[in-house]
Amino acid sequence: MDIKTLVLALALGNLSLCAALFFYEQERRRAGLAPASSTWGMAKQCQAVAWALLYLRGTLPDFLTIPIANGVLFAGFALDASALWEQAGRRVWRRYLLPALGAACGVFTGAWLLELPPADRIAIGSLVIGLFSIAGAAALGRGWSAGTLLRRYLVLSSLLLALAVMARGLLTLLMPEGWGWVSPAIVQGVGIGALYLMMINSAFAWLLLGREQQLAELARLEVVDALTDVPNRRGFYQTLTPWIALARRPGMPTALIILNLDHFKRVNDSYGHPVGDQVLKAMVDVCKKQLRDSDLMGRLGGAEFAIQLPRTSQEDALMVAERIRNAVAALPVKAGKAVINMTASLGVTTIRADDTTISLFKRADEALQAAKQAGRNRVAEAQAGTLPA
Ligand SMILES: Nc1nc2c(ncn2[C@@H]2O[C@H](COP(=O)(O)OP(=O)(O)OP(=O)(O)O)[C@@H](O)[C@H]2O)c(=O)[nH]1
Repeated sequence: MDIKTLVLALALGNLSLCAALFFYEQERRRAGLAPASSTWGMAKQCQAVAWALLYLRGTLPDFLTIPIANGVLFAGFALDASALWEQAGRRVWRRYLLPALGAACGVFTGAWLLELPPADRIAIGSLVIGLFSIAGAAALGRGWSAGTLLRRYLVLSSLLLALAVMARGLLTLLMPEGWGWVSPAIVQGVGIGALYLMMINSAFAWLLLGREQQLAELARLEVVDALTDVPNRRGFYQTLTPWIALARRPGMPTALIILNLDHFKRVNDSYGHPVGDQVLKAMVDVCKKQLRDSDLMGRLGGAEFAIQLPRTSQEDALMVAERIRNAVAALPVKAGKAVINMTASLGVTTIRADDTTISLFKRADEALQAAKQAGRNRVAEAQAGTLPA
């Protein structure tokens, strides 16, 4: 394939990615979801326009097909790197990549205005694209040790392609006549071929990493409550299991508190479900402030929460429960214009040697019901039974 055809393939390839992204975003909008990645979309648009301009070299005026086309191409690669940094949760690109893009465009345009030989411009362009790609690979490589094989492959292949592009620029500058059988045409072909593979790599990275993120989020939501961001019933049971096993050993008491907000239904009925949600979130924050780092709060469902307190006796757990009850009653929740006073009822017990999850929660729940029946806004402890062996 000659170079001109490869450049056309790059323009059409990026255009096709833009079209695919457009239809994907339409579907998301129709489903009421936020846009997936506008930065990545802008990167592909810039690259499609830039390659189209480069393809039209000789047909359009030089200022369009040399400084403008390359500037837009650099922007495309800077935005590619930015999208990866955004995906990594760091929006530093504004601080580093945009000034770098400005400098790159300035140097390239300067070289064109000074009428430096094309080899100098190729070297500058290749270095700029290579460095932006390395910046993107650095974002992908964050958390390498915990990263998936897919992520590691993408890091290594991106680095390799970036090096190939940069090598092309340097060889064009330093060995314009080629070296042995490595003719200038081969060097150029390898450089443009690497750019083509970069386009494919970037599309797969976006697609597969997005899917990987979605799967990780689904796995997280199996054990975490989406509203309050604390473990849900399943997640809470999972973390409690080792403590049930440990409670069979002497001197290792673990306490369990079950908390239920009083008359929470009235909040929903009077102020609406969204305000009810806000109250639930605020309550979790209030309770967490009363806990140690080793304690864990989970949401069992509705307005019912559980708290595990490792290495805590029943007496100490009763004190903690009382502290939580006070804190909930003392802090009205502000939701919009409403100020809502809440109270909570709490049941307290400790894990016993012969406990299963069912017997433990049954006992804690009986204590909670006793607190509700005694008038709410109070703490009740489970009836004494067998002590840990
Ligand atoms: N806003 C909101 N409400 C929820 C959610 N999940 C469950 N609920 C509501 O929480 C309420 C739970 O009420 P209950 O705990 O059964 O009873 P209560 O009104 O709090 O009264 P007592 O427990 O008897 O003091 C129900 O009205 C549910 O519809 C949620 O995620 N958000």
